[in-house]
Amino acid sequence: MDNDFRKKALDYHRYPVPGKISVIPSKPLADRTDLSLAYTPGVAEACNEIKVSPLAAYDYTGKGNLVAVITNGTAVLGLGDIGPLAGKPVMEGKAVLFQKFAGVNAFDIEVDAKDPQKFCDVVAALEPTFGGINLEDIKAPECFAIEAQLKERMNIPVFHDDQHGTAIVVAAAVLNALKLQGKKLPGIRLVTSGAGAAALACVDMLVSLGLPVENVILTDIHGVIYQGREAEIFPSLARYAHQTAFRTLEDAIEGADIFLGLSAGGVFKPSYLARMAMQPIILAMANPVPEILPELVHQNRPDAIVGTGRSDYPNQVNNVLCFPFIFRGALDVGATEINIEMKHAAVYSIADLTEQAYGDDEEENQALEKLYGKQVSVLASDYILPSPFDPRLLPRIAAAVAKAAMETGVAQRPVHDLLQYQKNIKLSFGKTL
Ligand SMILES: NC(=O)C1=CN([C@@H]2O[C@H](COP(=O)(O)OP(=O)(O)OC[C@H]3O[C@@H](n4cnc5c(N)ncnc54)[C@H](OP(=O)(O)O)[C@@H]3O)[C@@H](O)[C@H]2O)C=CC1
Ligand SMILES: CC(=O)C(=O)O
Ligand SMILES: [Mg+2]
Repeated sequence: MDNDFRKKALDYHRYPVPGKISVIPSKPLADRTDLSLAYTPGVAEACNEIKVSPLAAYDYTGKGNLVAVITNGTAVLGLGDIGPLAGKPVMEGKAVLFQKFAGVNAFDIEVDAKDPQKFCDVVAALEPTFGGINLEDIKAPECFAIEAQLKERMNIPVFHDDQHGTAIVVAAAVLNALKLQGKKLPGIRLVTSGAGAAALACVDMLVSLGLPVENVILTDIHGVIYQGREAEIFPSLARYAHQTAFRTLEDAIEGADIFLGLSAGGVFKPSYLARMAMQPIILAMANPVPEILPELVHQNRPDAIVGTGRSDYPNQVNNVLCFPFIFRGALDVGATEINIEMKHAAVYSIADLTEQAYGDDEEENQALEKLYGKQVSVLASDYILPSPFDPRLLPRIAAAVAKAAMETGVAQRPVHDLLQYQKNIKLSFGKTL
């Protein structure tokens, strides 16, 4: 990164106050009357209600709109195991995005606990505080056992963003890019760089949508994951360990239709591009430096569609398109979990947005024009996903997710009129987007 940009980024974090988030009150606290309501003696009334009926916490506290962004700092972006303190800027950033894009309050919590059991004990003990848990930047394979244990122990949604948020957005991007390239999931070959939290969840999601397991080749730092490999293959990867002669990413990429990069910057060499099938799709999502830069793809393969995780290129394939919105829907119906039906609902509502013309909501149309220009954007090689600033994301994903939660019986506080719910979201949040 050049020095100018580095300085800008550091100044952004440092001034006018250090960090990116603060806590503000949601009620007036102007005089002794307010103080006697907010604090003692009035607060005791709220405590007594909750003691009698724990669900009343959703009426008398901010629990129902509060998510924890929690990490142990073992896989922070593509920076690796930099520890919980160095990971704090990312967690603060995720918390800001929850608030900015979906009005969800979020606290960043950095836990000094590499041991999965110690980490789980800390997180599980936080259940009284939060309406949901967003696990972030915890490395594989520990992240799988951590998420499974916390889901078992907690009665609020537990969602490992790097797995599921990424998988939802990647699935939407892949479905749209395949349409443009004239291909279908059951007939394509996909190769990854990375076989960790994000990569595994992405291929699992694509398999759940119709990609044959045998058409997937995973690679990690040791090369291809194949049956009988000496280097460790953790159990969740076993179904992708095929009998194959491929040993390196360079071998495996031969004839592949899709490359998914969820590993480290620069690992996909420009010379690999010529080996891919016609009309390839390259999603190079390592952060902050992608596996290959879009300009190198465009120079070598004009028939390719390319996306990265970054905000400074078109086709941003990043979990920011999912986590604020999926939590909005889950929290609003008091979902006890985020299940596969809710995830699929999010995939389709993100994917469908790029095919929708402007509607009859004038305010929304104006926001879209400002974002995309006069012409309504329709699916194109540089527009396979909506912008994170698209005001349609929140009402549409949240309503689709809430509906799926209700249909699958995990909503403790169902919404009776989904259309009205969507309108209310627009009214409450539309103006802030
Ligand atoms: N765009 C987006 O929305 C998202 C992007 N990401 C990015 O994906 C990457 C991985 O994140 P995550 O899955 O959470 O992390 P994990 O630590 O769980 O997995 C990292 C994987 O990448 C592999 N890897 C690391 N370095 C190399 C390398 N030089 N060559 C090949 N493989 C390598 C690791 O192999 P091994 O285990 O053998 O070391 C492992 O399989 C990060 O760069 C992250 O920023 C993640 C989530 C969302
Ligand atoms: C985007 C994100 O969550 C990551 O790179 O880890
Ligand atoms: Mg992450």
